[in-house]
Formats: sequence, structure tokens, C-alpha cells
Amino acid sequence: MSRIAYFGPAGTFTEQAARSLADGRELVPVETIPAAMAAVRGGEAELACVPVENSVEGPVTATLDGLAEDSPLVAVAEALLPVHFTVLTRPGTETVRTVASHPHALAQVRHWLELNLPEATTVAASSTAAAAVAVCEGEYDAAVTAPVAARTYPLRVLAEGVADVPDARTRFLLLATPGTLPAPTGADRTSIVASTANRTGALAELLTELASRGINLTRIDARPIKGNFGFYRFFLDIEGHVAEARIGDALAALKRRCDVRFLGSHPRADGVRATVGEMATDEDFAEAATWVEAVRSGRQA
Ligand SMILES: O=C(O)C(=O)C[C@]1(C(=O)O)C=C[C@@H](O)C=C1
Repeated sequence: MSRIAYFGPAGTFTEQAARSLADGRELVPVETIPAAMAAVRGGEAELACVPVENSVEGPVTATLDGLAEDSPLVAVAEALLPVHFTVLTRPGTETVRTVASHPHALAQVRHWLELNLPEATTVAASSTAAAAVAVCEGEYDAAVTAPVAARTYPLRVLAEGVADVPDARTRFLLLATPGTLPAPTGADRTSIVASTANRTGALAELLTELASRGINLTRIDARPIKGNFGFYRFFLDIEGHVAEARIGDALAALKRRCDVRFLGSHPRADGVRATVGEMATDEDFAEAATWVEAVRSGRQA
């Protein structure tokens, strides 16, 4: 049976996302995001499930860095989960002095902690479920976790439905080694990472290549190129599938300008159909290509 390595241990939001994408595959927890990616690169798992962006805290930087470095991986599917937290303690805990969780989770409950546990010190854990494990082992007094962790670990629920921002969401990717792409659906997302030269207008030129082909951008994040102070990579998510003419044409244009890594084209979890700018449909591109052919072959003045 094929396997999905997910950012664990058991009881993370990522496990929930992996379950929703599993399609009968075996789920295998690993401790870190780089370990999930390494499992796919090393062939121990066919797929990896990792978080990529949260509507409150933004990008999951370990995922972005892992996608830009080492051998290529591509996203073949995604899941979008609503994020509200459960706070767990050991049965019998009377005073909460330390609260542990993933930094993204702590950032999403900052106000709740200020109001409800103002004396407690927050501690970063590798994941929400790793924090629950640490509470079980007596290392910390409370953990901010996914609701599912309350069923996974023998802990007491101190609070449920905790979220500073009511409709917070996290998006997760299912990653594979490059192979057959998922078929276009009309509601797809294409992701790339581009490293531009450090000169005036370089980023504007990349964005213009997209805009002039009627392509809508859904996310842009910059990450430093490590060991090269002041130099950045740009992660771009765009609406559409590389099989569509305007997207293929834009990627070819970007490739001529800078270093580009393709990170996949896959259906969007929210089903939002791509906005296609004026004169940018596949038919428009095909008509224009036919005209150029005619000009080249002398059939058209
Ligand atoms: O620690 C977990 O449960 C995770 O799956 C990670 C993660 C994240 O990286 O953003 C996922 C969703 C929540 O936003 C908080 C933590």
C-alpha cells in the first residue's frame, strides 16, 4: 500500500488534512516538515502532507524553504482546514505556568492567552501534537492543540473552540516527486519559485509577464536565499494550470528571465475557478498562434 508521510506526531492539524486526502493510503507520522519531504525524496513514502499557509500567520517557512532546496517536489493536491484550537492539560493540573505549541498556533491564540492565562509562559514546540506529548510527559502544563489531539492523548480539555480570528484557515499540500500532473479542472492553482537578479525592476518585470497574460496571482512570499545576504526567492501562486496556454506561455517567459522551479499545478480545495483576463483564453492563444504560422508560411500578408 502506498504511504503518506505527514507532519506529526499523531493529532496534528496536518494529520487531519492528510486523512482528508488519503484515499485509502497508509498515514505515517514524522516529526518535522523537512522529514516529511525527505521521506518522499528518499522513496520511503509516495506522498508528503505539510502545511503551507495560514490565514492569520502567513507562510509556513519550513515548507517554502524545503520546496526551494534539494531535489524538486510538486504539489498534486491541497486541503483547506478551519483552524480553532483546544487547550489541554494533565488531569489534576491546578495552575498553568507554561503553555506549549507550534509557533503558528501560539500566534493564533495570543489574545486568548493574554486574557485567560496571563501568568503563563509560552513555549515553542515542533507541532501542536508534540506539545501535547510534552504535556503528557510533564514537561509543560498546557498545550494548544488541534481538536483531534483531545482524543489522541489522555489529557483534560481546559478550553475548546479557541481562536483570536474566528474563521482562521490553514492550507496544506500533498507533495510528490515530479510525474504525471493532475488534470486541469478550471479551478486550479500553479505554484513556482523564482530567483531574480538583484536589479531595479526585476520583480516588477516578472509580475508584468503574469499580468499581461491575464493571470491572477493568489500569493507572493519572499524568502531569503541563505548564505547570500540581501538576496531573495519569490514564491508565487497563480490561478490556472500549466496545461493552459496563458500559464505555459507565462512560465516560459519567466524561465527566460530568471531561475524558476515549478512546484505543481493542482485543483484548488476551495473550488474557486480561475479568473482569465481578456484575450487570454486557450482559444485566444490558439488563434494567435495559427495567425503567426500563416504569416510565417506566406499565407497571410
Ligand atoms: O502543529 C500542527 O498541528 C500543524 O499541523 C502545523 C500548523 C501550522 O504549521 O500552521 C497547522 C495548522 C495550524 O495553523 C497550526 C499549526
